[in-house]
Amino acid sequence: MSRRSAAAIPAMALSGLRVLELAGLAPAPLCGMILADFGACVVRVDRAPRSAVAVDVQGRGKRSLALDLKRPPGAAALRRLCGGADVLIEPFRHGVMEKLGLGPEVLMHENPRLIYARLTGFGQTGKYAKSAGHDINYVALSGVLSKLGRKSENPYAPVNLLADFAGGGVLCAMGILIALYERTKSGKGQIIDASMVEGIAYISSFLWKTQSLGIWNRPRGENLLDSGAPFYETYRTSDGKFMAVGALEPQFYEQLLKGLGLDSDKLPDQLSFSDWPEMKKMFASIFAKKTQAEWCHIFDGTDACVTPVLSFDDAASHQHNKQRSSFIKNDQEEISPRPAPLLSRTPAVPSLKRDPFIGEHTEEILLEYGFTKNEIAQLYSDKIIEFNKPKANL
Ligand SMILES: C[C@H](CCC[C@@H](C)[C@H]1CC[C@H]2[C@@H]3[C@H](O)C[C@@H]4C[C@H](O)CC[C@]4(C)[C@H]3C[C@H](O)[C@]12C)C(=O)SCCNC(=O)CCNC(=O)[C@H](O)C(C)(C)COP(=O)(O)OP(=O)(O)OC[C@H]1O[C@@H](n2cnc3c(N)ncnc32)[C@H](O)[C@@H]1OP(=O)(O)O
Repeated sequence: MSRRSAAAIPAMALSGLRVLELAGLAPAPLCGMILADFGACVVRVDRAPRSAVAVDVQGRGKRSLALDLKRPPGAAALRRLCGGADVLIEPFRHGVMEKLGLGPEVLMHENPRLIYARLTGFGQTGKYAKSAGHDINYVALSGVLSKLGRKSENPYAPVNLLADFAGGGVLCAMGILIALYERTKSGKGQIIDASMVEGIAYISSFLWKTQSLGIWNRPRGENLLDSGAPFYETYRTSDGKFMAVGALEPQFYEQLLKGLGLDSDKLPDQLSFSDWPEMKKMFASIFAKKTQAEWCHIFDGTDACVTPVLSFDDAASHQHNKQRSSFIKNDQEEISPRPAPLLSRTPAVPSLKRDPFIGEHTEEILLEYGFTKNEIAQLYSDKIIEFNKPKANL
């Protein structure tokens, strides 16, 4: 039986959903993994001939079909696959699919119920639609990058979390689910133009909509939530670790001061901007006197909004996260976050198997989508598809 056939895990919310994900870098793989975690039958269409480097590290719960789309029988095979699929996720810059003869007008003509999700940096139209780019470029163009960074330093992109994943993979998955819901009423698919620039801009609606509230009037890195405030900051502890402080509201700020052994009557007002730099120095010198564990002992169980900054290892073994089973281990002993959010009746049941090898499931997928053994043999001898069976561990 396939690792994620509809019959295998009937309870999951997306079981029975057939998704084709054309292999891409980071955002589309997350999108596909989310759908797979919640039960969809996700096929990753990898390149044939196989490239030496596998780029998808988010292959959990997927199967892999290696197919050469550049040659007409390969493109024709994808057209057939799309005829039996609910969702196609494509991660190429605008024009690539059209050049392959696999644009939405072709595929949706053949399958009008298809949700055709196009996950790109700059979207399908506009001056940059055909330009290369990466997360940092998309965050920059959304306006958000200009807000990120410490005082007097250059803007700073927090890894590739914002555009690739929050504004890209996650929002694209949301678009797919919205389109699927709409399809239950109209019976029709639609094209999703998921631009990461717009995705991250949308995610940052709070930033846009709070511009007039006066909390962003100061330069980057000197405001309430961008590391300007002493009570919304990280501090180094005596053992070289860090604590995170998010004591915004006065009643929580009061508890922070109590934990630090400070008397609010002897301190400037919490919102006295001009005193923030000095307050930060004071907090920093106090935090530097104890270890992270000692600070946890003081603040755990209070409402001071003070938590340890955990390494990945420490996060996975932290008592709170363990109590909620927030991290899982696969059969390769690799630890990763459990799918979120938790659904009460039909939670995600993530696969605990290793990620698929490129081309590992080529034959079984083609059979499942209605190709005959003879057709598969022909595609194989023409080098349109590839097989990659894992070697038995003798
Ligand atoms: C910051 C991030 C990027 C993070 C990348 C990391 C995830 C990985 C980078 C390094 C990796 C590690 C490293 O390799 C070492 C290890 C290797 C090991 O195997 C695994 C572990 C590693 C540690 C490994 C781990 C990770 O993989 C890395 C750390 C981003 O910002 S990603 C977001 C990028 N932007 C987008 O996705 C937006 C939309 N896409 C684009 O704009 C373009 O695709 C892009 C990204 C600019 C690339 O442009 P490119 O010219 O290369 O492609 P396209 O124009 O889109 O065209 C695609 C062409 O490919 C042909 N094609 C596609 N499928 C097939 C097929 N099945 N058969 C045949 N041909 C195919 C298609 O026809 C196009 O051909 P043409 O160019 O001729 O039209």
